[in-house]
Amino acid sequence: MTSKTDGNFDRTPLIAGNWKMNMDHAQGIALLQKLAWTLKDAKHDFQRVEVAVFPPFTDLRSVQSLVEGDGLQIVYGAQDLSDQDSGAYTGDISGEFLAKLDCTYALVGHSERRTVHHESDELCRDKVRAAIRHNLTPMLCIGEGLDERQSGNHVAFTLEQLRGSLADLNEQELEGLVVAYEPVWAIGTGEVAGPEDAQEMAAAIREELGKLYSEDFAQATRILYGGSVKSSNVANILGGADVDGALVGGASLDAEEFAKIARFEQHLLSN
Ligand SMILES: O=C(CO)COP(=O)(O)O
Repeated sequence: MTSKTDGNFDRTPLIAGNWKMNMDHAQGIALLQKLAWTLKDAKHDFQRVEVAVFPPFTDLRSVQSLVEGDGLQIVYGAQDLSDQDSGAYTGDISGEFLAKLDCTYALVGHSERRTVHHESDELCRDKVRAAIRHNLTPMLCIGEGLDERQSGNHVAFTLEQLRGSLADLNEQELEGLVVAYEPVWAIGTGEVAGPEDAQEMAAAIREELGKLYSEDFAQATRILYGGSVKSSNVANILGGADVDGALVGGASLDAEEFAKIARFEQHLLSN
C-alpha cells in the first residue's frame, strides 16, 4: 500500500506520536535519537510515510536542535497552543513561539484538553485559527465518548464537533488540515476501535468535509485514527480506504515499537 489515492489526490500516510505529559527534555532527546536511529537502520522512506512527534512544550527547543543539527526527517509539533498571540495569559503558549521553534503541527482539541480543561468547540476553532495565523498545520482531534458510542450517536456527535471546531473557517485557510478521529473510550484503555469502526468514521468525516467545503478539499485532507494503536493492530486499522494514518499515545514512548508502527507496510507484507 502506498499513499491513499483517489483520483488526483495523494494523501501521504502520517504516523504521529503524542507523548502527552511524558518525557522531560533529556528523556525526550534520548527517545527521539533512538527513534531516528531505528528508522535509519530500517531505511525508512519519509516521503512514503511521514513521521511526526508531539513532545511536551519544554522539550521542543531540544527537539528542534536535534532535528536541525542531525538533519532528521522526523517532524514535530506542539500538543496545544493558545488561541491568543501574546499578553496576560499566564501559563499559555503562543503559536508564534511554536513557529519560531520550527514546529510543523499543533494539536488542537485533544480529548484530554476537552475533558480535563473543558475546552469547547468554539475555543478549538479559535485555536485552529491561531495555528493557521502562524503557519502551523492544525491537527484537529475529535471523537465520541463511550455513552455516544453505546447509544449509536457516535457519528452525529463527532461530526458536530468537527463542524463546531471549524466554524467560520474557509478551505483556503484550512489547507493542509489534518483531522484525528480519537474515540475517547479507546484512548489508553487497550480497547481499540475495529478497522470497520475507524473506517466508518473516517468516511463520515470526509463526506462532511465535502459538504462543508469542496470535494477536492475533502479528498486532500488526511484523516488519522487514534486510540490504543500498536504495531500489532496498525496495519488493519490503516487498511480502511479513508484512514490515512495514526495518532499514537502510549506506544509512541517506545522507540522500537513506534518505529514498527511507522513501518506498518512491512507488517502488511509479513503477515
Ligand atoms: O490519545 C491518544 C493519542 O493522541 C491515543 O493514546 P493511546 O495510544 O495511549 O491510546
